[in-house]
Amino acid sequence: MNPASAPPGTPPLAAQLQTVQGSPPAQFWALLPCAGSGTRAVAGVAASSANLPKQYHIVAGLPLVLHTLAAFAGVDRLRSTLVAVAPGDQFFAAHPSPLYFVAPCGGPTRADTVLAGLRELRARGAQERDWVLVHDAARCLVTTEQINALIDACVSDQVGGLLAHQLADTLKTASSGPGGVRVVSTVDRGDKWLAQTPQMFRLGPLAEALEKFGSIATDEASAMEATGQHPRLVPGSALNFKVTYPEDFALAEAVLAQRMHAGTLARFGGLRVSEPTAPAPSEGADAQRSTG
Ligand SMILES: Nc1ccn([C@@H]2O[C@H](COP(=O)(O)OP(=O)(O)OP(=O)(O)O)[C@@H](O)[C@H]2O)c(=O)n1
Ligand SMILES: C[C@](O)(CO)[C@H](O)COP(=O)(O)O
Repeated sequence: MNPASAPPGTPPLAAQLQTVQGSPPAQFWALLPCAGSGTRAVAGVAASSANLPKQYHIVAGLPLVLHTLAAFAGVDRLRSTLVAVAPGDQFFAAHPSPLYFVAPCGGPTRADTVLAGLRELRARGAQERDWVLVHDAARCLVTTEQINALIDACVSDQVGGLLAHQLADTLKTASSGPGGVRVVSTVDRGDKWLAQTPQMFRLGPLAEALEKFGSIATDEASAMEATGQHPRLVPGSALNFKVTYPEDFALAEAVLAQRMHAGTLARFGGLRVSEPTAPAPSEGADAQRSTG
């Protein structure tokens, strides 16, 4: 609730969010901003799908966003999942499911889409103290296990938090000039993390933060930070990348195809003795980076 519109005598938001004895426990909702146009992904994409937003491109046999939704469908604790699409977007008319609901509430920026999605959740009965997990539709490699790990890590947190990944490479600052783009300095990466999604916050504080700071926030956490909060960082995985550039589709396809193949093998009795038992290179490399 915006404090400016709160009736006189309303206790501060923090007090409203305390668990009142006898009140129902806070619920978990997922919100997928899915209203972008994917301009950076277009070059190199097959002509047949070039005019489709990237979240609807076919990856490993399915529209990309359906892989994302499949991961959320495995999270038992979710009350519901809202997909926020652009007004006039007809994609989900052909893909209805009881596992999610769709609202044409997309706005000009990601923050606008998320804020409008929070209003839709309120209309569906979400309370100010309920948790909302905001996740990019374009991060189709997130797993049910990672979503559950985020919830477990943040459910008792005062603020909430996000999946994030520690830098694996040396980090440079640069400047452009007559000699081209050149290094200015090497930055200590010890305290640097790449923000991923889901990002999990209470509905009331998140809506308030986005109303005030959405115009300068590139993710939910940065809006919360602008209000003076320090969201919890929960280790994610390099594989939870956002499909952004043309080459990202092939990488996503390879990972999803490998997971599907592993699932098929498991269903038919696991790996054959003649096959290698080491993890696939992509998963193995990632596991090493995550623990290194
Ligand atoms: N106005 C917007 C912009 C983005 N998104 C969503 O936010 C997520 C992350 O955004 P990004 O990767 O930047 O997607 P696009 O804006 O589609 O990509 P680009 O910036 O390359 O155009 C995506 O799932 C995208 O659909 C959204 O719901 N509403
Ligand atoms: C929300 C996000 O995915 C966290 O890394 C990211 O900030 C989105 O950025 P984009 O420029 O809108 O793709």
